[in-house]
Amino acid sequence: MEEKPRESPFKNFVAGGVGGACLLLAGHPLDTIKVRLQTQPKAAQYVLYTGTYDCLRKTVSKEGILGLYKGMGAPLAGVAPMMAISFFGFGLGKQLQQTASGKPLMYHQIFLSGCLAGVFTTVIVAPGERIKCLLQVQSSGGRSKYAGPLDCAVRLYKEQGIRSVYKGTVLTLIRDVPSSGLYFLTYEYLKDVLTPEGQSVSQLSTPRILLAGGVAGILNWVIALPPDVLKSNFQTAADGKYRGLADVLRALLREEGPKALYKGFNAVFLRAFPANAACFLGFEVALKGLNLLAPSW
Ligand SMILES: CC(=O)O[C@H](CC(=O)[O-])C[N+](C)(C)C
Repeated sequence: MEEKPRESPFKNFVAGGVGGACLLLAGHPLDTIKVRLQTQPKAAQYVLYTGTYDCLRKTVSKEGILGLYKGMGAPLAGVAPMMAISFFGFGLGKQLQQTASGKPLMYHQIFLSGCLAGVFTTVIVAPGERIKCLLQVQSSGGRSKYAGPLDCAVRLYKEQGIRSVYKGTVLTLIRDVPSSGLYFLTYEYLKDVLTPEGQSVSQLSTPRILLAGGVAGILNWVIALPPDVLKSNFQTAADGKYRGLADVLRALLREEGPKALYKGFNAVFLRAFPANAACFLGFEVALKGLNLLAPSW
């Protein structure tokens, strides 16, 4: 393996924020399609959208491309900082394990750095997911309990304190620590493998960066989806319904069988490749720019 430049968690933070914005730009249209399909009226005689392609075609022809980007403001405020923190944690993990300057890290050290990123992001992801999931499930049925994200956060805090806001933190850690480890490990490993003999990883072409990032996104979700299903059920359940994670798992398996752990598969995997390919490309381009502007930082 070739010598790597010094890690800068700060540059990673800024470039990660850019990556997060790219992730959303590429992933939000598929999220819009997913939500429209999930929430279309269930009346038997008339089906508004017959599937993913039909929904995409009808949305673009009626509302233009911008129709696919509706409601992107709120996720942008959450996803860009989340990815900034994720790349910061990853950079910090690598810096902490770097013994000699320029010496490349072993793959298990890269995995551990990714795991650290998952610990860092949980601080904002756990409450963010609790609020997002509560708002998402309320929109599908009857009168709305919460007026919006802020109202939801304030009411959870007033009614039951900070513990309620952070309900689901352990499941968020179980979802994001190993999946972030695998995410960054896959990306770095594929970058190494895809770098032609005699060239540097930093010269990797755009299509190869997109491929490495897209595959990293897919593998991340292969292990993140089962705990994600448990987390969403736990975070949206009435208080006292489940005694803990094992209880949610038992109930889901009993009621729906093992396939319940891969609910939302199509939408998640359709989004994972393009969104994460764009994320890593945005990150790499921003990092190159920062290295040109401030090489010694
Ligand atoms: C589970 C999740 O949020 O995955 C992120 C990528 C995506 O598709 O949103 C990556 N990461 C876990 C590193 C934040």
